[in-house]
Amino acid sequence: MTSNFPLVIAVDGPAASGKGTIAKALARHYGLPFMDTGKLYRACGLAVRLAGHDPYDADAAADAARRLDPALLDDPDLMSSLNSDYASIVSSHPAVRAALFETQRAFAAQPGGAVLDGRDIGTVIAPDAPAKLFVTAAPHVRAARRHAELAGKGGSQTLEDVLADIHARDARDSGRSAAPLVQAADAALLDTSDLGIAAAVAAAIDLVEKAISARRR
Ligand SMILES: Nc1ncnc2c1ncn2[C@@H]1O[C@H](COP(=O)(O)OP(=O)(O)OP(=O)(O)O)[C@@H](O)[C@H]1O
Ligand SMILES: Nc1ccn([C@@H]2O[C@H](COP(=O)(O)O)[C@@H](O)[C@H]2O)c(=O)n1
Repeated sequence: MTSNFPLVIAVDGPAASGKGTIAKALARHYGLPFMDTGKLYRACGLAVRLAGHDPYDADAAADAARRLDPALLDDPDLMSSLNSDYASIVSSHPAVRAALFETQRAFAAQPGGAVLDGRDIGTVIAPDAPAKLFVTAAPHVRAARRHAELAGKGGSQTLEDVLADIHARDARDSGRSAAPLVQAADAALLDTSDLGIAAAVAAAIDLVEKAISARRR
């Protein structure tokens, strides 16, 4: 179904829940631009690491966020476990979030709409988005998927290590005071624990269609 309003789709959820896979598929399906907002925080974490700063140093992290080098968004180390940790630590600083806010907000405000995935899209970046999904899956399922992904890229982390990383990141993302990971009151919950990618994407399209219909009424 096409919408007669800008179709902004907010996709949030915990680490490795499959929200990026779903958000990209939604962007393809609806012909919309897509932003993986986690990459901004990952690039900030990487900049802090490369400069040898402590990720808990809010001033250094905010400075890195304000001068973010776009080349870092394509760095091969962006998605490593170590960098995931840095990203989740720097993202807890309110000044870092403030520095990255406008880029995300402007992307969401494009005339034809957009799809963004992250932790606070439906709550902070695009609170008026007509379609919001909160994608989740059981921690052991998320860990198994991420472990397979990392192993496919030559990684040597054990499944237990990946699960511990995911638990640590979830706790930090949900427990911080600045824009914590939380399901927006008007977001549809999509648990993909028992769904393969094709089924999860089909379920997501179904939920977006329902949201479009509801907005038209
Ligand atoms: N429904 C699914 N069934 C099986 N594998 C899946 C499913 N959804 C995603 N995956 C796989 O799980 C891994 C994590 O998915 P994805 O990168 O989309 O998660 P994410 O929530 O965006 O992660 P992150 O928070 O780290 O950015 C990928 O390897 C992806 O191919
Ligand atoms: N909107 C967002 C997106 C991400 N984060 C933080 O960045 C980390 C990495 O994000 P991924 O989506 O690539 O996993 C994540 O753990 C969050 O700490 C965020 O705070 N807000």
